[in-house]
Parts: sequence; structure tokens; C-alpha cells
Amino acid sequence: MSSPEHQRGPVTLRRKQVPSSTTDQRLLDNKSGRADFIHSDTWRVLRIQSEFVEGFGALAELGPAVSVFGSARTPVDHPDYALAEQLARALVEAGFAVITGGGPGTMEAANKGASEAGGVSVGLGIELPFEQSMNKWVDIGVNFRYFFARKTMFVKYAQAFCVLPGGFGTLDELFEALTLVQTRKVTRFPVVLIGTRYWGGLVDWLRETMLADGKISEHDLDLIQLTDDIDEAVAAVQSAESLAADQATGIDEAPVEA
Ligand SMILES: C/C(=C\CNc1ncnc2c1ncn2[C@@H]1O[C@H](COP(=O)(O)O)[C@@H](O)[C@H]1O)CO
Repeated sequence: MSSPEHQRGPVTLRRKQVPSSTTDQRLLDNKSGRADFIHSDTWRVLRIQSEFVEGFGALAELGPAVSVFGSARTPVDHPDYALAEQLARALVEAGFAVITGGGPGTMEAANKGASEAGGVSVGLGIELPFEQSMNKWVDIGVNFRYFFARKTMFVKYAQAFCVLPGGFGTLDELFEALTLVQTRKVTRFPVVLIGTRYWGGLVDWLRETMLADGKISEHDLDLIQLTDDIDEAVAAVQSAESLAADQATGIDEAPVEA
């Protein structure tokens, strides 16, 4: 007598592996009332997947865009707030949408500048342990539970990064971008630091300590541009197209370092 056989999608189950119920039956049964599965990694994978689906869906038709980073703590009356507004306005005038973290401070300023200039003002919000809402200048907002899904969007939908003075969050975003470009995980794109007084010390340290100690190459430092001038920042952003074209033709090729 042949043993019972059960097909579960591509999987064949025999003997003791044959289940006593069908997949549909298990799906529709809710008798146990248990809900702890929502805290399992398997369920989280689906939530993570849905963040990518929603993010890609919301931003797929965005067009050319620049991600603008900077401190969540910049007060409205701080010169950096005005600088971020001015930068976003100039980016919109140059034909770019502006993407921020959707929060307060510099993010709010950039969204305000972009929205008031009639451009597309995007906020990629993040769920935080304390109450936090998207700033009122965001016109397309997507909220994320997971930092890494959100960070993918900043890179995927931007032609360049502009980085205003900021803290840990800003540095994280800056160095993630630089690492992605350095390791050629993304096509080379401009990373513009705005604020020579604030960033100058960091750039000096990168050159005098990190480069001098052989932890990065001269070519890696060339990825960063430092300026106080908004027009210069926008021009650097606009160089993204020619950078991409150079890379496609191999002009920008530097040897991959071991
Ligand atoms: C701490 C405060 C608000 C936090 N709210 C944030 N909302 C959205 N995005 C944020 C927030 N805080 C950090 N980020 C991301 O990091 C960058 C700013 O971090 P920094 O440490 O302030 O430099 C920013 O670009 C965001 O993407 C205060 O109310």
C-alpha cells in the first residue's frame, strides 16, 4: 500500500510529514486566538517588505531629487534654518525635488523652502519612541518603522546628498552615503557639505588623520565637496548627471582597493 502524499506548493510531504489540515483551513481558523506571531521575525519580514513596497510605490515617479540632511534640533531662528530653506528653494529652481527625514529643525526648513518654491517636498519619517509627527511642509510623506528601509529611499531616489550641520543622525547618513559610493554599491553621486565653519574640522581630520593613516584614499576624499555657497552646492548637485555619464563610460574609474 502506497503511503499518503501531500503537495504543499513545490514541497512534497510523505508519511508522518503529511499535515492533518490544509493551508486554507489553517489560515481561516482563528480558534486559538493567539496573536504572538506578530512579534516574530517572520512577520517582521513581511512588514519590512511592505515598507519597501510602499516607499517604492510612493516615490517611483518622483523625478530628479536631492536628499537634504541636517540637525533635527536647529531652531527656527538659527542661520542654518534659513540656509536650509534657501538651499531647498535653489534646488527646486534647478528642477529637483527635495527629500528630507520629515522631522523638525533643518528637515522642516528644507521642506518649507521646497514647498514654498512650488517644488516637490518629500518627508521620509521614522517611528521614534517619543511622539513625533511629520513637519507641516511635507507634501509627500512616507512613514517608516525601520531605519534601514527608510535609508534605502534616501539613496535610491536622490541624485545627490546635501548635508547641513547636524549630529549623530546626520553623520550616520553622511557616512553611509560615502561608504556606498566608496564601495561602489551605488553609482558615484555628489555629497555636498554645507557650512565650512561646522564641517571644516571634520574634513581636516579626514585628511590629516584618516587619509594620513591610510584608512581612506585621496580618491575617497574627492567624494566630498565643502562649501558655504548655495549656488556652488547646486552646481555640484547638477554635476551628478555628468558624473553618472563618466562612470558609464569608465572615465571615472579608480582601481578597486583591497
Ligand atoms: C531629536 C528630535 C527629533 C527627532 N526626529 C527626527 N525625525 C526625523 N528624522 C530624524 C529625527 N532625528 C534624526 N533624524 C534623522 O537624522 C538626521 C538628523 O539627526 P541629528 O542627530 O539631529 O543630526 C536627519 O537628517 C534625519 O534623517 C528633536 O525634536
